[in-house]
Amino acid sequence: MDLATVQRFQYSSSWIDRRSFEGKPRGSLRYTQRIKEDKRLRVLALAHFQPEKTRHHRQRSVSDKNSSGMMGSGKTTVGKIMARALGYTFFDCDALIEQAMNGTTVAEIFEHFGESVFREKETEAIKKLSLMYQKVVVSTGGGAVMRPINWKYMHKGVSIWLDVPLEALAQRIAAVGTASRPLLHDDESGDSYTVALNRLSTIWDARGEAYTNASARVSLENITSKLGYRNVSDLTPTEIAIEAFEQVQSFLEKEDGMARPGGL
Ligand SMILES: Nc1ncnc2c1ncn2[C@@H]1O[C@H](COP(=O)(O)OP(=O)(O)OP(=O)(O)O)[C@@H](O)[C@H]1O
Ligand SMILES: O=C(O)C1=C[C@@H](O)[C@@H](O)[C@H](O)C1
Repeated sequence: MDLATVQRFQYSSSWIDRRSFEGKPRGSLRYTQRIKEDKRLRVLALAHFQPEKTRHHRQRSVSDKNSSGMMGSGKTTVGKIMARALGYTFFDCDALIEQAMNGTTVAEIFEHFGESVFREKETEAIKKLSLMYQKVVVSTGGGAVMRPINWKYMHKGVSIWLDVPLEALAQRIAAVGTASRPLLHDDESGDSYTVALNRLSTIWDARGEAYTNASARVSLENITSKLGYRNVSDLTPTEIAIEAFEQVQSFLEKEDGMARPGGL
C-alpha cells in the first residue's frame, strides 16, 4: 500500500468517532441510531464484489432487495468502521476459522485439508455467530454466499453486499499479493493484475448470482457518481460505510412498509 493510501485510511478511521459523524451532511449518526434500535439487526454480515459484464442483470435482482458480496472488497476495512460507529463487536469469519483450527491459516487449511473442509468450518462459524451473538458486524469469507445453509444463518441479521468493480478488486489484490487467498493462486503467467482479474472473473462466473441474496447492496460505482468522484479508488472506507448505513436503513424501511397492512 502506498503512503497516500495509508494516510487516507488513518484519516478515515479517526473520522468515524461520534462527533465527526454528527458533523457530516448525510445524517450518518441518524442511520446508526435507527439501526441500533432495530431489534432485527443482530448480525450485519458483509460480503463483496462485482464484475462489469453481469452488472445489468444483477441490478434487476437488487430491486427485489436481495443481494450480497468477494475477496478484497473491503469487508474487513468497512466492517470495522461500521462496528465502531454502532458500538458493535466486529468479527472476521476467516479469523474465527483459523482460531478454531489452532492457528492454521486459511491458505494452509485449503492446502492440507481441501476446500470442502474449509467450507464446513465456515458454515459452523457463521452458524455460531448468527445464533450465539448479538450486536456484531461480521466480515464473511467471500465464498460464504455459495451455500444456501449459510444464507439461512446470514438472514437472521442484515447482509450487505459490497459491490466493487472487478477491476478495482484486481488492482487491490495485485498490490497486496495472493499469498493469503488460495483461490487466487494460479499457474497462469502474466502480470499480477491480469492474473488476479482472470481468476476473479472465473470465480464470479461460478457464484455471481449468489451475491444478490444479500439484504442491501453497496455499489461503489453509485457512491462514486453520487459524490462526484472520478474513480472508485477515490472513495474512502468511511464514505463506503456511510452508504452501507443508508442502504441498510432503506432495507429496514422497505421491510417495515411490507409488514404494515396495505404495505407493498
Ligand atoms: N475503499 C478502499 N480503497 C482502497 N483500498 C481498500 C479499500 N478498502 C479496502 N482496501 C484495501 O483492500 C485490501 C482488502 O481489504 P479488506 O481486507 O478489508 O477486504 P476483505 O473483503 O475483507 O478481503 P478478504 O475477504 O480477502 O479478506 C486491503 O489491502 C485494504 O487495505
Ligand atoms: O472467496 C472465497 O471463496 C474466499 C475468500 C476468503 O475470505 C477466504 O474465506 C477463502 O480464501 C475463500
